[in-house]
Formats: sequence, C-alpha cells, structure tokens
Amino acid sequence: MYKDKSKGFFNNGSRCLRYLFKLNPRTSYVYICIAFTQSISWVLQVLFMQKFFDSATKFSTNNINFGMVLFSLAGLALVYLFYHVMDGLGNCYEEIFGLGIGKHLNKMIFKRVDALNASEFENTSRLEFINKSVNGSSKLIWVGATLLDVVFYYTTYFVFMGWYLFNLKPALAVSIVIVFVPCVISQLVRVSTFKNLEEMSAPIRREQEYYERCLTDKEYFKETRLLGATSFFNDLYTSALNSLNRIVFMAQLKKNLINLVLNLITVTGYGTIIYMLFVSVMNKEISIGAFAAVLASIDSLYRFMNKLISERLAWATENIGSIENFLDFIEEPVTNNKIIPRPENFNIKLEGVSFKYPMTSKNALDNIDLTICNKQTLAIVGENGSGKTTLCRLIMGLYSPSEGEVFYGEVPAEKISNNKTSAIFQKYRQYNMTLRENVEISQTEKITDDAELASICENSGIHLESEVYKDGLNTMLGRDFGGIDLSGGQWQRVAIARGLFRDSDLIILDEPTAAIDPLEETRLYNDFSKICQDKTAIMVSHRLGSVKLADRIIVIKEGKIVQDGTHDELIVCDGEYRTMYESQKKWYS
Ligand SMILES: Nc1ncnc2c1ncn2[C@@H]1O[C@H](COP(=O)(O)OP(=O)(O)OP(=O)(O)O)[C@@H](O)[C@H]1O
Repeated sequence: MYKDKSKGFFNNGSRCLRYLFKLNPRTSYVYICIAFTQSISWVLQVLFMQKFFDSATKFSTNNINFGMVLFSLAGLALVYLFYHVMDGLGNCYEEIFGLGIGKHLNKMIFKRVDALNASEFENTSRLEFINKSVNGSSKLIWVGATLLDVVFYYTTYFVFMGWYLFNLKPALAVSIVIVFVPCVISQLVRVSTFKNLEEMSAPIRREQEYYERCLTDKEYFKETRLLGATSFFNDLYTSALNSLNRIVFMAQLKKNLINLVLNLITVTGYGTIIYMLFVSVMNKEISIGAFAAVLASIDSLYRFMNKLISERLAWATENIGSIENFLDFIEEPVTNNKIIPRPENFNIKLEGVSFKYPMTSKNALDNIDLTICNKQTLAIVGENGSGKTTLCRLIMGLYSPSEGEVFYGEVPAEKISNNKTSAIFQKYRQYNMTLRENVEISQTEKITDDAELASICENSGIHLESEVYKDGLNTMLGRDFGGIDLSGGQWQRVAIARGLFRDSDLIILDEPTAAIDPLEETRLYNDFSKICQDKTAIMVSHRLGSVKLADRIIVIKEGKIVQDGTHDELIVCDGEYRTMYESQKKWYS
C-alpha cells in the first residue's frame, strides 16, 4: 500500500552507505581502513609464502645461504602475526562500528516515531510498515558493513589474486572463475528455494507462534488453563509445527542435493588447477614457491568467495527490502509538527467534526459541533462504542478529524503543542519501576518534593501507609524486577496519580476508574472535581452517579451528541440520560 516499486539493490545500497557516512563519518572511515588493511594482510601472506618456498628451494640447490632462508621465514611469520592482529582488530571494531552507528540510528528512529500522528497506529497496513521499518534500522548497519567489505576487503583481495595468478600464468586466472561460478549458482538456488520456503511457511509460523503464546504467554496462560484448553492448543501447535518441519525438510533436501553437485564441480575445478600448476612447475614456467603459494591460496580463495556470496551478499539481498522500508520511513515528510505555542486561556471548539477510522466504512463520530468553555468540567456519557474515546482523542489533537476542525481558541488543535494536556486512559501502562518513577514519568523535568508526591498519591486513592507500599514512594512495582504486583484497581490509581502529577490546563479522564469499586469511584470523582477546578476537565464514565457533579454532561449515541446539559436539566427530560440513570440508580441507593 505504501510502496509500489522497490528502488533496487544498488540504489538502496548507496542510500544505506550515505546514511553510514552521514551518521558517523569517523567510525565509517576507520572501518574502511581496517577492512583494506585486513585484505592487504592476506595478500602479503601469499607473497611471503612464495618468497619463503623459493628461498628454501634455492638453499637446497646451494644458491643462497641458510641466513636468507631464516630471513624469509621471519618475514612470513611477521606477516602471519600482522594478519592475526588485523583479524582481531577487525572483529573488535565491527562491534564498535555497530554501536557507534546504532546509537545515532536509534535517536533517528525514536524522533521519527515520536512525530507520527496517533491515528497512523490505527491503520493495520501502516502499522505493519512502521514495524518493518523499525526492524530495518539495525540491519542498515550490517548491510552497510557488507557493502564496505565488498569494496575494500573482498575486491582488493580478488583483484590482487587475479593479477598474481595472471602474471604467473594467464590460464591460472581462470581458477577465480572456477570458484566463482559454483558459488553464484548455489546462491541463486538458495535464494529461490528459501524465498518459496518463506512464502509457504510464514503463515504457518505465525499460527504456530500464536498457539505457543496461548500456551505460555503471561497474558494468556491463566485463561487457557482455566478453560482446560491446554491440550487443544497443544494439538494445534504440534500440527502447525509438523507442517512447518515438512516444508523446511524438503527445502533443505533440495538445497543440499544441489550443493553436493556443485561441490563436485568445484573439486573437479580444484583438480584441474592443481594439474595446471603441476605441469607449469614441471616445465619450469613457475617456481616451486609460486606453486606452493597458489596451492595454499586456492582454498582461501574458495572460502572467501563462498563467504562473500553465500553469506554476506545473500544476507544483504534478503534484508535490503527492510532497509528500504526504514529509509523511506525516515525520509517521509513529517506532517504533524506541533509548532504553535499553546494559548493561555482558551475555549475548545469542534466545528462539524466527523472521524472515520482507517479501513472502516462508517464514521465513528458524525458532524459534531461543540464548544467546551475554559475551565469547564465536561462529562461525556453514552453506551459502548458510541464514540466517547474517539471524541477525547480528537479533542487532544491526537487524531485529525476526517471532516471539520477542532480549535484551541483560534488555532487547530493538531498544530498546538500538547505539553500541557494530561490524560488518563482506560488502557494505561503498568511500568515495572518504583511508585515514584511510575508517577513522575508524566513530567520527568518537574521538580517536586515527597510531600507533594504523597498528596497526589492520596488524592488518587494510593494509601502510602498501607502494608502494600512497604518502601513508600520507593516501592518497586511489577514482577519483572522483583517488585510487588498490584491489583487492577491499584494499578489504575497509580495511573491516575501519574495523570494528576503532570502540570496541565486540560485534563482528560477517559474511564480511568473502570477497575475501581463504585463507592471509591464516586469519592475519586468528587476529588477530581476539586483538583480540576482551575483547568478544563473532560471526564468519560459509564457510571452516571460519578459524573453528575460535572458542570455539563453530553450524551453520545452512534457518533452524535444527542443530549447536552447539566445533570439536573437532563434528569427531567425524557431521553437517553434519564433512561441510563434510572437503570443505574439502584447501585447508588
Ligand atoms: N482502532 C479502531 N479501528 C476501527 N474502528 C474503531 C477503532 N477504535 C474504535 N473504533 C470504532 O469506533 C467507534 C467508537 O469507538 P470508541 O472507542 O470511541 O467508543 P467508546 O464510546 O469510547 O466505547 P467504550 O465505552 O466501549 O469505551 C466504535 O464503533 C468502534 O468500533
């Protein structure tokens, strides 16, 4: 949906390299120097090996003295040492290179994700694209490293070996082709086999992973056990696993049979090269040293080629697509720049606002006209799915209306910074951190003291003196790092404290008390009304007893406002509000 045509391997490869040099030029240049020097250390090994064998041969025919042999042996040893030092340095620098670029990439991706419009997360294909792009960020480093290696490491080595063999005997340069052809064929087979494998196995693997989650995931396993569905999921899991294994086995069999044939071709090629070398040395066309050096390097030549084509380039080809996603994502123009400062006192005005979720056909909100006065407390009520949460998100500027406009004063809400909006949602996060951190996270730069924090906790229904919070504000919450686990209602109070902690002129409470018992909820809403006196407050609740103190109540039905007034006004009208209130009255009497 977001990508009609791939930009191709070379185009994406050069984009990838541009980013490496842009993000951390020094690390990239050092990487190139090390790769080039590593390649030279291989080249030197071939030259010094020939030198050593030649001097040993000459010594045996009394043409040079033993000192010269020792000298060339020492040269060879030094070159080996140099090679191992460079190899170690190369391995170590690979890590540094990854970390050096990775930290900049992370910053870049966090910044880009932060600039996304919240409604983009509601579109499945957009969400899939974002996920793939985020995954592509780490791959960019290693595909970039592979491309640098191809140019500065592998090419240097192959060019030298081609030149060296050609100088010895032009026909020997053919050996490069002999090792190259089977590698390429094997790679082509591998790519097509594994592409098919991926296409066939991806849906089965997703199924299998899902059944595994149903059996083992923290969020599923209790209900799975309670339902007695363990063996049901076990059977589904095993059947998916068997299907997957069958497909993988057939693909592996095909790949290995083809590899076997190609290896036979390579062995035949080796035999030919050795025969050519033997004939050349017998005819005195090449020296014994050159014979030994070529013989020793043929194997490394094959390993080099195999690693380059079957591992490095194969991996790069497989992953270039996700890198393209990542780069496209990073380079997209950012549309939701909240650049206009927030006005001091403002009314919130919705003019003809409609909103439709991506990939749906019906408006979730339909032609809403509403003005919320500065410092007013507005309650939104209505049955499930009527549009309350959607309305809150539009008011906050998290979503842009499909039609109409939301204004803060005279300015569209989506253009205004929401640094002074606080929101407590029905689906809140449970952070595995201390109680203090869980609360302060809503405004980390705010300087506060324990007394203020304790009072916010108290207003949110967190009783610090209770047994639960043994270390007071420093009590670790959540099981992941050895903290205590709280009940749903207790976690909800922590989320409320988080929302109240943030300095705000607009606070939105979207059913933050659903897990709290009705009596406690009524108490909390009374407290909210006091706390929210100097700010605009929007509250959503299904329990009408809790919101009747609000300055104004609107009733939403099927995306439209059907009633608007105070509790006293609405209760005397024959309408939705009274019907809902009457049906709940028994809870409060
Ligand atoms: N992410 C989404 N994608 C598509 N449709 C959605 C999405 N979220 C909500 N909707 C639809 O929009 C409509 C309004 O949903 P909304 O969550 O605003 O209702 P609500 O009044 O807050 O419901 P509840 O009281 O159950 O929380 C519903 O019909 C719902 O199915």
